[in-house]
Amino acid sequence: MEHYLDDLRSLKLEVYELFRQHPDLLPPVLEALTKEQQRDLVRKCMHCILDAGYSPMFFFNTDFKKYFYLAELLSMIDLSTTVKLGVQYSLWGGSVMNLGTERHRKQYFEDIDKLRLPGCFAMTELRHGSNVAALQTEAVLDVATDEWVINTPDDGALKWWIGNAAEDGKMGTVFARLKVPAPDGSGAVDDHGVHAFIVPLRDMASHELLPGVDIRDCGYKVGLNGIDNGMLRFTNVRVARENLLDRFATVERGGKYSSPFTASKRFAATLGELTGGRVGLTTASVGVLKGALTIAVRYGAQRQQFGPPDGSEIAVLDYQSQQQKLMPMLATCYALHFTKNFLIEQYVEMKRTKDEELVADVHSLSAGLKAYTTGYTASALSICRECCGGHGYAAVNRFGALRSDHDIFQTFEGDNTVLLQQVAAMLLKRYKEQFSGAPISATYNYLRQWAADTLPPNPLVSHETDMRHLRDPAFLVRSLRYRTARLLHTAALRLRKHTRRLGSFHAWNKCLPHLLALSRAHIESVMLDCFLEGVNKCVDAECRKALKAMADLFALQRIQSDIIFRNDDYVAPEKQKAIQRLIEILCSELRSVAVPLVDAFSIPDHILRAPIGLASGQSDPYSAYLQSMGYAASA
Ligand SMILES: Cc1cc2nc3c(=O)[nH]c(=O)nc-3n(C[C@H](O)[C@H](O)[C@H](O)COP(=O)(O)OP(=O)(O)OC[C@H]3O[C@@H](n4cnc5c(N)ncnc54)[C@H](O)[C@@H]3O)c2cc1C
Repeated sequence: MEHYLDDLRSLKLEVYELFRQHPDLLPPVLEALTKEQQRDLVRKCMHCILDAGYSPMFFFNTDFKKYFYLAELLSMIDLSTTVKLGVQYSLWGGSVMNLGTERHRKQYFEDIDKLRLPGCFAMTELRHGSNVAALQTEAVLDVATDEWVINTPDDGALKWWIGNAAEDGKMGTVFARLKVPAPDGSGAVDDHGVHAFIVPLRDMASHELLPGVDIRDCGYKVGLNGIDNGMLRFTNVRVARENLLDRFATVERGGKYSSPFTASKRFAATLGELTGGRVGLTTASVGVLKGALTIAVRYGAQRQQFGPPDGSEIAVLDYQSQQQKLMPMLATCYALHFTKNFLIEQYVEMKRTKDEELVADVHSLSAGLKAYTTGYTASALSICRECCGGHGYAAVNRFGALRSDHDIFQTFEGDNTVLLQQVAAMLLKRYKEQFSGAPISATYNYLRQWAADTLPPNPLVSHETDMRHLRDPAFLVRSLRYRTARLLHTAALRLRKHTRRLGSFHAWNKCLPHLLALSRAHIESVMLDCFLEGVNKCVDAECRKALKAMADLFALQRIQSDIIFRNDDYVAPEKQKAIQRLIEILCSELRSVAVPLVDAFSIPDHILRAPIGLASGQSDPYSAYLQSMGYAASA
């Protein structure tokens, strides 16, 4: 199975081998390190990767798949390193490469790649994170000197949480309101909204802060203490006019502003170029989920508690309760694996073709999948910890650090609740388009059938309980699509009704839970499609059987747990019961192959590190654990 899952397996083996040679970079207990030690560790990890000849900037700019794969690999090595890499290459580097033009790329590529120019992505302010359009930092053109003058007008506009700022950053992409003299010569200033500027922060040689730049450390955080997040204040900081990242808007000498886009399209195009960061976070989050499941499943298979009065104790994974926590999670992890691969393929295709439809699709899918994956993994980490009982709480078994470090994945690079709304907005747009007869891209093609899909189900089908029917991909796919189509149709109707009375903003707010459910439903529809494609492409009969069982479990669990299917009589009570029984059967069927299924993630012991979850500990689960606590295992 592992060969089927990993088409970049050689990169994985190389990177993991690299870290095997540097055991000092794999501390057993991250929490035991101060933030200074964690930051130092991150720097060493970054250099280890670069010194081995990898070029993350080249990957991010050209060999995209490798970049995202690297993010997944690094996630079980150290999440602060994964994020620091993301800040340097996808945020700082990505903003220069994608929001700038050729001269920016030429000037900065090498130095960013080689880490000679560590940089920041300074968007968020104290008062505004999600609402980027409301940022208040200013960049006013001084026509006399042909320079931008950057200022933080008040404390609310302090740049906040800026990764790489507190200690390492030499420069940053600073998001500020672009202001130029009004062309009518009245002396007024035109505010063209938020744009991105390259701003030097520290002297290249002495590393001293430059005049007008004040930076403070954001201090200890709940996790990710290897990242030097900082707050920045600018007081009359002057940078050349050319430091505007001017792919989407230019300013001539004298202050003439021009952009081929309307203000809202330009803003959307600017934010759209940041999609790569979300894809990276998604892949890293899938990596964490794979790691957590590897620990929990292996531990559950060997940990024994209780048993029949006349027999020996049984493994905790043999309890139905444990199976029903972990097997659907394993199935979801595989679904996410195939879906993030699909997202990466779409991303690569988007970069190749620059097709506008695809840009919109990838933007929406990356937003939705980032939100779904990171939210799912955050909850899964707690369940996996719980499934490992008290020993799951030992820091050495890693759940604590993974949970603390991963938690913020739900918030940065777009708060999950905000991102899911972008998916809902896209679905509603597509829904309207189908009435106008406009072409609709492949990902959303199934919405064309909304009319058929929202029809009351055939009563014969809603009562059908035969196992073959319940495991028929046609039934599973159609059910999840029905749910999305139904939620979409009803959301559109509700929005129309409330907008008349309340206006669009309040109508949207009133329908928000409905819209979030719609987005999640859509993402799960896409996940099932990707999973089934993964099943179909698998040639090994045994693997295919296990994959199909997981795909069925993934879909059936969604049908069983969402009340919409019952409310609509899409699933009659006896069918609901049959689905519940089938879920139990699939969970116990998968239990027998659960260990090989997590082994297929092929995370070697020196990377996984959790003593209770090691592959090598399967015959004697406690010996590595005892050793990690300083006890030699007794003979
Ligand atoms: C460790 C860390 C590293 C970071 N690194 C960087 C960095 O390098 N550069 C950078 O620029 N930023 C960075 N950030 C900032 C991060 O991107 C923001 O925190 C994030 O965008 C969310 O913004 P916020 O904190 O203002 O949350 P808010 O937007 O204030 O959200 C607060 C709550 O309100 C809800 N909410 C907000 N708007 C809506 C809405 N429209 N509908 C429904 N609910 C809503 C949210 O769901 C959330 O629950 C970092 C943050 C952290 C913690």
